[in-house]
Amino acid sequence: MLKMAVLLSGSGRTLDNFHERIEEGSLSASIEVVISNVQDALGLTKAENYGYPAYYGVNNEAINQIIANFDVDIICLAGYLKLYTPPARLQRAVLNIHPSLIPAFCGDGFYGSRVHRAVKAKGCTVSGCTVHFANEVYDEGPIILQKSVALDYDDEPSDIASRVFDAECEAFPEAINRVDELGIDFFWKRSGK
Ligand SMILES: Nc1nc2c(c(=O)[nH]1)N[C@@H](CN(C=O)c1ccc(C(=O)N[C@@H](CCC(=O)O)C(=O)O)cc1)CN2
Ligand SMILES: NCC(=O)N[C@@H]1O[C@H](COP(=O)([O-])[O-])[C@@H](O)[C@H]1O
Repeated sequence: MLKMAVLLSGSGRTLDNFHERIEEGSLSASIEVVISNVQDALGLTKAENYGYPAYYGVNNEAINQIIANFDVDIICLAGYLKLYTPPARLQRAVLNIHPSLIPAFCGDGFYGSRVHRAVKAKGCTVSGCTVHFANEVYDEGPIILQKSVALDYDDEPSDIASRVFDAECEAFPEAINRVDELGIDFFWKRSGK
């Protein structure tokens, strides 16, 4: 079982999913601390209501000072919207979920609804999500798991977002379980790093 720090910037729907999957026994992990770079993030309120230690960290340094007080194996970026630099001991232990099939529609400026608007504008008939390890730039670390979703011609960006988030709710817990089973190094080695 992996001990997790969860970082978020927004509504905490991904945190909700983690909590539900842990409670039902399908996610082999524990949430040790929840931290946001947004002081009034709804996700922090949700974390407090669930009973998790919940903190606001104004910047990367503050976030890592908080993490230093907790025994965690991995850090999960759950709708965290800034470039993150982890403490050295966790440099290869940061997981992120992106709402597209990397390498499409990712990188600087691609987050949230911006991703789904770009997918719609391109006329894609398939989208999906990617769970990957984070390196020092956005969306380029070793891929852990991807899930694709079929799109209808009349899907609006909000419909795409809904379909993709349903896939995310399966993908992120499954990816964490795979990391628990196979180990962090398995994924960095298969990516050649
Ligand atoms: N070291 C890493 N940090 C983060 C990664 C990563 O892969 N490596 N992923 C992001 C999450 N993300 C995509 O999955 C992502 C989030 C935000 C942005 C972005 O362009 N952000 C804007 C600021 C947005 C805001 O403050 O509202 C920006 O940097 O100008 C791109 C991709 C999390 N961190
Ligand atoms: N590029 C990063 C990105 O767009 N992340 C997206 O933020 C949402 C989670 O927010 P929430 O859990 O706070 O609702 C998720 O859809 C995730 O893909």
